[in-house]
Amino acid sequence: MFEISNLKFMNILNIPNLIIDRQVTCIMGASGSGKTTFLRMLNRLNAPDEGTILYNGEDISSLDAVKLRRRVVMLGQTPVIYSGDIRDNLQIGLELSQKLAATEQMLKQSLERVGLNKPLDEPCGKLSGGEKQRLCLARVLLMDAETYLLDEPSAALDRETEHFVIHNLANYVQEKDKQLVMVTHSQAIAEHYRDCTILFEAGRTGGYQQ
Ligand SMILES: Nc1ncnc2c1ncn2[C@@H]1O[C@H](COP(=O)(O)OP(=O)(O)OP(=O)(O)O)[C@@H](O)[C@H]1O
Repeated sequence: MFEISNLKFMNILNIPNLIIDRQVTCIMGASGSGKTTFLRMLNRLNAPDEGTILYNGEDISSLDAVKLRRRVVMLGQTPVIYSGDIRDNLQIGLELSQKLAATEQMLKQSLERVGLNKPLDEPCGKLSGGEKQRLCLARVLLMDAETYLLDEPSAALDRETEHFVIHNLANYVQEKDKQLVMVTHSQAIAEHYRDCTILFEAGRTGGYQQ
């Protein structure tokens, strides 16, 4: 859960009060309304000029940023693919955060969650944009974080794949008692999660839509 008070950043964000306490939260709003800037603040990739952000009751500015980013993992808009095959690309997230390597079963399960039906030894060079995006999603799911911050996780996916991936993600966080905060432009997702949607307008928001 995030509790935001008096948050200001340049002339981009001005949020007097906001609580993000649903297990799945969608952030929507026009391009340039500050969604990504805000999401990056939730795990200290951006720092506000003023205001506080509490994460499960603790002021994030007083937490170790690296440790916080292991608990609150962010996946940006542009998929980052490393050299090697799918297995290497899945394991590297764990390696970089000094966590134990995943078993073959865990790797396969992470691909199933994002609907990526590819062998682990397939090189990544020829994957499509949507496949790369899902590979990156599978990589962050393996991190077993408490909270996932996803910036447009279905931007490169067709409608049917989007439905499969987003609902699988939502089920996963619900089953494991985690939290998911995702920025999306998808009308289909917004419609489905209408009660869990926060709308940004020019850096301001009134919280969850009623
Ligand atoms: N560090 C920064 N310094 C100055 N301007 C910034 C900074 N970060 C973001 N901006 C500007 O703030 C505005 C909001 O950007 P942001 O990426 O948060 O919007 P967004 O709502 O996520 O947009 P989109 O839906 O297109 O991804 C943009 O005009 C952007 O250029």
